[in-house]
Amino acid sequence: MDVLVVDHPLAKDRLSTMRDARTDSAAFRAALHELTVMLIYEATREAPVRAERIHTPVARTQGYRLANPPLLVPVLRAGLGMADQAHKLIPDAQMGFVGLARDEETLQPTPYLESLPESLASRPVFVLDPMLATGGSMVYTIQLLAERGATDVTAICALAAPEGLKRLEESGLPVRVVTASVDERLNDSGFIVPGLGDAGDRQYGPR
Ligand SMILES: O=P(O)(O)OC[C@H]1O[C@H](OP(=O)(O)OP(=O)(O)O)[C@H](O)[C@@H]1O
Ligand SMILES: O=c1cc[nH]c(=O)[nH]1
Ligand SMILES: [Mg+2]
Repeated sequence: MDVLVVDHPLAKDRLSTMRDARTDSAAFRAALHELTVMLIYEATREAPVRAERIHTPVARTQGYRLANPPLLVPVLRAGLGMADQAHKLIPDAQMGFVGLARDEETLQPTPYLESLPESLASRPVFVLDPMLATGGSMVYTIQLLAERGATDVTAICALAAPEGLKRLEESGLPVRVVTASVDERLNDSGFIVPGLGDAGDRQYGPR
């Protein structure tokens, strides 16, 4: 499985703001917005483009547009904090939604929302979720996408745990990962260490 770690100094800076327990909700959301821009920028580096003729004020030249904009799929709640920024960078993208809440005891994802196009064959998909911990939520989401024919999925995460990456790889699902960090491990409660805490709670308050 292809894992791209975006370890640019500016990505490290925003991630450090998110990790810091003193960062309040507004500053956390702002840092996630800015980090999302960097992650999407790197995730689209190899994206195919189509050429079009354009006129500058001075001359005719070749312009380029994304040939096949991805479907953006934020995983609620925490992934909502990435959706607007991703959409600003790729304004032609369509958006689907998945809502999952991880059970604190079993660590299993409980689905509560699914709003996705019927067919995803030959469409790239970007799943937006800041946290890849056990990988249960991401595997669940990509299974939904694969059932609709998706074969080209990118998981865009602020943080990933080695356990989640392993689970994703072992799932055999068609996915690559773009993340700002692969952290050390999960703790006994399934939280990423050192991590940043609960990404949903830190943006929106406790559930
Ligand atoms: O890899 P996993 O072990 O499945 O954990 C990761 C999931 O946990 C968080 O969501 P959470 O269930 O806390 O919901 P929230 O975004 O509403 O807070 C996070 O945003 C992921 O979706
Ligand atoms: O560390 C973690 C693990 C899962 N979900 C979070 O929001 N944080
Ligand atoms: Mg949460």
